[in-house]
This record gives sequence, C-alpha cells and structure tokens, in this order.
Amino acid sequence: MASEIVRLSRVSKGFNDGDKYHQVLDDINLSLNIADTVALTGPSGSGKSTLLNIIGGFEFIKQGQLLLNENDTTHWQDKQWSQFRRLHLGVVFQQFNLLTPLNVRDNIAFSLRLNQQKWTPWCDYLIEQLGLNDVIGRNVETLSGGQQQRVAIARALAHKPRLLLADEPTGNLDEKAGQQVMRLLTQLARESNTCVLMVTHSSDCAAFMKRRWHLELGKIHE
Ligand SMILES: Nc1ncnc2c1ncn2[C@@H]1O[C@H](COP(=O)(O)OP(=O)(O)OP(=O)(O)O)[C@@H](O)[C@H]1O
Repeated sequence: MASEIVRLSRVSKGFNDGDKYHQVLDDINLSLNIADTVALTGPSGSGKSTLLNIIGGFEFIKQGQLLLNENDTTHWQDKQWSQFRRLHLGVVFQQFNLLTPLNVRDNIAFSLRLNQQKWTPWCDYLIEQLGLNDVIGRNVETLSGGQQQRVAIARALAHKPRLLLADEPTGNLDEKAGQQVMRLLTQLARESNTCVLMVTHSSDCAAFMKRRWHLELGKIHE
C-alpha cells in the first residue's frame, strides 16, 4: 500500500457569494504520508473545514487534482468514494455526532457494520484505553462531553483507518477533558499507524501534532 495517503496538486476552491465569487483555497499543494500528524490552523472562515471536506470527498473540486492512496480521484463515482471512506477514513467532529438512542458498544458496532467490518480485539483495546469499559452499556446521551468524544474516537479508529480527519475535536470540551482526548487520540492513532489531519484553534492541541499547517488568504504555510 502506498505510503502517500493524500496529495493535493494545484487545488483551488471557492464559493459564489451573491453575485461575487469568494476564493477560499488558492492553488494549494500538499501531501500527507503514513503516520503524519498535522494541525491545521487559521482564522475563522479561512477554509480549514473546506479543505477537510475536499479530502474526505464531502466537497468537490473543479480545479486541481486530489490523489488518495496514489489514486487520482478526479473521475471517482459514489462507489469509489464510499469504498475509500469505508476502508480508509475515520472522522471526528466538534459535535460528537453519536447515535443517541444507542449505547457505547452499539454506536461502535453500528458504524463497523456500515463499514462492513467486524468487531476485533483492537476494538476492545480502544474501549479499554479510552476508559469506556465502565460505561459500555450506557446510552451515549447520558455521558459527559469528554466521554462522548472518546466514544467518537473509538468509532473513528475501530476499523484502523489510514486517515483520520478531525474538525475541532476538543472544541466542545473543557481544558482538562480536551487534553485527555488529545493524548488518547494521538496515542491510538500512532498505534494504528493512522495519519491525522486535525483542525484546531488551540495551540495546546496543535502541540500534540508533529506538523503544523497555517491556512490564510487561500495559502498554506508550514
Ligand atoms: N457550501 C458552501 N457554500 C458557500 N460558501 C461556503 C460553503 N462552505 C464554506 N463556505 C465559505 O467558505 C469560507 C471558508 O469556510 P470554512 O468553513 O471552510 O472555514 P473555516 O476556516 O473552517 O472556519 P471556522 O474556523 O470558522 O470553522 C467561508 O467564507 C464560508 O462561508
């Protein structure tokens, strides 16, 4: 399997804003390799989420090229996108996006089933490392924010994705819970060789990542 997971070449992206065109990404080149961990920072509205959405295939580009696992995605149909996400992608958002009628185990199991994957000893290990053993049968609605985000991390890493996209994963947590979530996320991503691209406004969180990209006025500075 290729060691380069993501490559963007000359990618530009903008949106129509009334009768004006608003350029968000301007001729971006970047790459992510196995086990890279990158904090993506930048002012509000600079395009951080847009960049994550493009890499995850939730937003499309008309200018430039996106390679995933060294495959050109330009002509990918829904089938190829869903196969990539199912096998290789995990996502964690600021809002935990858990299935609230379900307990912790079922949240993870349901997502594995969607990805056509099975529960493995790695999943038990995630539960244990994330301190979720005691709450495994509890409805996720009854958990604290920090616990819910740890469930979201278990769910995102349960199939050992090659790439984890995280959009402000500690944005809804207090400082202590945020630090704990960051420690666990980086430890478990390292153990599963998962590359992490994480949007954050916090320099404390960014410090957990090996690399830092700053996005401003459409350009990325490392
Ligand atoms: N689907 C869309 N349609 C129109 N404009 C959009 C769309 N998505 C994003 N934008 C615009 O693109 C710009 C970048 O948005 P984006 O959410 O990527 O920024 P961000 O850096 O993640 O911001 P924040 O830190 O506030 O979350 C903003 O001006 C936003 O309004």
